[in-house]
Amino acid sequence: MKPNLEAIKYKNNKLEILNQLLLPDSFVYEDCISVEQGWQSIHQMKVRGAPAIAITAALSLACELYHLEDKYSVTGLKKYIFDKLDYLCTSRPTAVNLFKMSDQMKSLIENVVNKDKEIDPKKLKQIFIENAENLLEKDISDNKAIGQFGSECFPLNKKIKILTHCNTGSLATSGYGTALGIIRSLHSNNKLEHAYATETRPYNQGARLTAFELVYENIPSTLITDSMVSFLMKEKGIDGVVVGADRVVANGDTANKIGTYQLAIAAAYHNVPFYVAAPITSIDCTKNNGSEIHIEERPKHELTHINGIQIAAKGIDVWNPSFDITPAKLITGIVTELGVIPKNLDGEFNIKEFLLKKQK
Ligand SMILES: CSC[C@H]1O[C@H](OP(=O)(O)O)[C@H](O)[C@@H]1O
Repeated sequence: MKPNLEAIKYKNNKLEILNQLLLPDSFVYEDCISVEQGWQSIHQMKVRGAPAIAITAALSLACELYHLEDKYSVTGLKKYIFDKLDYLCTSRPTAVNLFKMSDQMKSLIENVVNKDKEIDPKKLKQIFIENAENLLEKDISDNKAIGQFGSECFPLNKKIKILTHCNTGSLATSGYGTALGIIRSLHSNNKLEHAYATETRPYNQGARLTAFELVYENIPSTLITDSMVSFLMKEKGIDGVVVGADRVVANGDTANKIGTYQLAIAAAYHNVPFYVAAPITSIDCTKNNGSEIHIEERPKHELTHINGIQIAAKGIDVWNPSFDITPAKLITGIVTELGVIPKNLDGEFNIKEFLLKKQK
């Protein structure tokens, strides 16, 4: 039995991350036992993917706290934790999971300290560590639920040809994946005819990471260029598109890897259902629509070079937004671990209402 593909390995207060910049050629894990190592791994995209970013950040701080000398008062330790969380939140701006994790951990610490004025600092550290550790298993169980709900979005009486973008699998989460989790579930439910993955320029998450996962698990699949999407839909009869999300906002507008918007337009033109797969940790109801989402722009060399080899003319200017915004009107449904968020009779998502109902 092949070992599970793990972007994040954590055991006995030691975090290791798979350096995804070296995939698919090399499979190298690196220690990530300090906040600085966590920040650098996220910022350099050694580890990436909305859920994996949040979990790496939390566990890097958990490791640092475990090794931190016991000289802090409760007040001092609380400030230490808050300052480190704030620093980790500067590593990448678009995926909301990181910021929600930080807010939830701050609230946890605040509530514990307010409830028990005499708490031992060692106990406070342990509470943070345990909650950070819980994120790993919760993410995997969320992804398996997303996979099942997503698989049920498609007709029972036929095998499905599905298209996905970027990487949303075990290499973007703590395991199984979100959109790629749906493909895994279709495959294990014997409902998948074929998966198509876009290469996802310029970071090539599709070619380097999703293709790696699909081949690793012998899932019938084909790699295409980003520019082939419309012709694929016309020629191959795609039954659905499933993509991940970095931030789904209150009206359903979704920030995801650059190129997602284009896929949604092509899907709308070809009447292909277009699903976003995202855990609740990727939903941000503090923002009303996609125009409020900060889109990360990344370095020029990511477009002009591949593996250090220049592929674009020197001196050319570059625009490199890492994400784009897909408007809710182009999205058929949002698949979460609590179920599929549907559109109402006006063709709109009411995410706050869905969450209120499901999280009662
Ligand atoms: C479940 S991963 C969600 C999301 O994150 C990826 O972005 P990046 O590789 O830049 O971290 C991509 O947008 C995925 O869809």
